[in-house]
Amino acid sequence: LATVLVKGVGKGVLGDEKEINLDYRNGKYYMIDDSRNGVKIKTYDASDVPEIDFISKYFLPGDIMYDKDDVLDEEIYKSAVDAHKYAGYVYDYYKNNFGRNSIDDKGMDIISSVHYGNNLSNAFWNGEQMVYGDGDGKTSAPLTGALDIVGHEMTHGVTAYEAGLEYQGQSGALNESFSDVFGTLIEFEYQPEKADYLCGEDVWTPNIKGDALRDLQDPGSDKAYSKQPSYMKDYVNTTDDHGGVHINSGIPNKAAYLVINSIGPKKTGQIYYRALTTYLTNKSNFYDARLALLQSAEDIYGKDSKEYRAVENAFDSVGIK
Ligand SMILES: CCC(=O)Oc1c(C)cccc1C(=O)O
Ligand SMILES: [Ca+2]
Ligand SMILES: [Zn+2]
Repeated sequence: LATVLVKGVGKGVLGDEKEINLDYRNGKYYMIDDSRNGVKIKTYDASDVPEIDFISKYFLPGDIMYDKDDVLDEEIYKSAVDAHKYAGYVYDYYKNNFGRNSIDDKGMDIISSVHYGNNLSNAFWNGEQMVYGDGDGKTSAPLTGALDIVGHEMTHGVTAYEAGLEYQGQSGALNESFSDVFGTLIEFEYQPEKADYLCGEDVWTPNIKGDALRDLQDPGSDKAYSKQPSYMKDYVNTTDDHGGVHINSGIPNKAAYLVINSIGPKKTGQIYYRALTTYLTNKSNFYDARLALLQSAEDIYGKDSKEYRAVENAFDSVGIK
């Protein structure tokens, strides 16, 4: 059955209304959007799926999210509305800026599941789709309410199809950093009025203003839930968290902040996307990232350009040289 796209209205996690595409079929409005040259954005409800307790996971994707009418403003839809809408923004960002057709550049469906687990302040790419917890209302609100988090998760998918960047040690910290960087660049593109260098600020600790999961401008700042090093000399050798991938990402994150602050989000995106898709590989370390980003800046803007020097100065500043 062809999808019959109708326009609906949804209310997001922060109570904001937004237009959403729905597929109206046999008296139900399904959250499906194939308005992007056939790429289907599909959002599922993982709340009522059985737990496969021996691997402490839950069956995914769950049930396709639908409502009996075309106004999705009830509480249970808020996280789905944002997962859906923001996945569309992330698709558009990669298509408009780099001509990339979805996560795999081959037009794959974009699948998100919300209400995963029990009040999890967690989000992840599971190798095939994006998965979001509801948060517990204290540590976080439902995580899809932050566009930079949706951008972060979907970029894990892009990285998996491109550089690969093994999820441990320095390559893993780069994997994390590229997700934070593109999450932030996407926020600058689609939410310029409130864009910043914080990650997850829109949903992190709803009762505390101004804090976030991470801070690219000052990775060690008090605003950041996870205090991170900014300099290579402070690299943390640990076996936790796949070798500290969410800790040591502060170092390339700080470098990225310096680049964005110097040449702006659009040019930074071009350099970082070329590095991710042309030069980085699954075992690249921080120094390889310096070389990949310098080569990308040279390819696009030339060696004697302010863009090249911005990358060089940034990586010098954080001690990756
Ligand atoms: C900015 C998004 C983010 O970091 O999501 C995660 C959370 C909230 C917990 C654990 C892992 C991740 C991740 O995607 O790396
Ligand atoms: Ca942000
Ligand atoms: Zn991540």
